[in-house]
Amino acid sequence: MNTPNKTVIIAGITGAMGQQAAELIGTLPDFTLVGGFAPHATPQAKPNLLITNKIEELPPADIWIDFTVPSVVFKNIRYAISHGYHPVVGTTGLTAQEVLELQEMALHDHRGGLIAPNFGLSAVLLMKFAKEAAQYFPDVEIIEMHHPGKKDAPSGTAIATANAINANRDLSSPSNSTETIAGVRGGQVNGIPIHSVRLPGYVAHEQVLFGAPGEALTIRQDSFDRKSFMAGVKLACQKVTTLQSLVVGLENILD
Ligand SMILES: NC(=O)C1=CN([C@@H]2O[C@H](COP(=O)(O)OP(=O)(O)OC[C@H]3O[C@@H](n4cnc5c(N)ncnc54)[C@H](OP(=O)(O)O)[C@@H]3O)[C@@H](O)[C@H]2O)C=CC1
Ligand SMILES: O=C(O)C1=N[C@H](C(=O)O)C[C@H](O)C1
Repeated sequence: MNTPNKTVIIAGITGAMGQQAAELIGTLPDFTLVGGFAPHATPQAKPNLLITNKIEELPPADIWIDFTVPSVVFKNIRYAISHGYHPVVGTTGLTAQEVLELQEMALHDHRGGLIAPNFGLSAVLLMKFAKEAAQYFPDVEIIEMHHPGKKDAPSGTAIATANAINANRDLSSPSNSTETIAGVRGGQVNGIPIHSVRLPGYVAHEQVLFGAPGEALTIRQDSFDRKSFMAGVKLACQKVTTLQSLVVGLENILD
């Protein structure tokens, strides 16, 4: 059976992830890249592909892939839903309230979509295992390590990990040590300290450290290359037009 061809646009097409996503779509026989947007893109008009720096010039398409910046992602996804695109959102930085608003809008407009804080399988599994471990190890801290060009801290994955852990743990016994240097104990999400490292040579990595009397458990994942996110982006593109709502988390569309 032939799968009908799906058209795709990419917001953030000039970026590190946008370029990987464009390369991916080019390799998929059932998908065609018809447009790309970025504010500093050099406009290009080919017979079936329009690259533009003006969002309103983007052609209609089935799927809107978003790898832009935290400050615009909410506005972009509102635009995508209201213009008939199914959003596949990798950009981090949406607040919980913004996610709810987008979900309501998607339901109202009968437009399925996916928001994935991390498209990498190693990160999705880390979050699953960390959630399970939290039941037995309520005391936990997260260290996330990224390339220095990352615009947001903490990472979307670290926030999602902390939320998943917190939903599955009983009372923790946090340390009450005094900070003699401000910030040295990290920032907190739901009482879970998160430490954000930004260093050259790193791509995207996370460690979850659980401690209990006399023992510790460490779960770690590493994305050494942005190609690690592409299997997840491909799966999202394959499924997004069949989704009935704006789903959060790649784990919710994995078979
Ligand atoms: N969910 C996941 O698995 C992953 C998510 N990410 C997230 O994806 C996002 C992009 O990451 P990455 O590709 O590394 O970042 P880059 O900085 O490499 O790319 C950012 C892109 O956003 C564009 N952009 C900048 N400002 C605007 C704006 N005002 N409106 C629209 N587009 C804009 C840039 O365009 P221009 O060049 O014209 O400035 C560029 O194309 C980040 O939020 C990151 O956290 C990253 C990796 C994996
Ligand atoms: O900016 C990145 O690079 C990444 N961003 C996402 C995040 O904030 O969690 C996913 C991954 O960590 C790479």
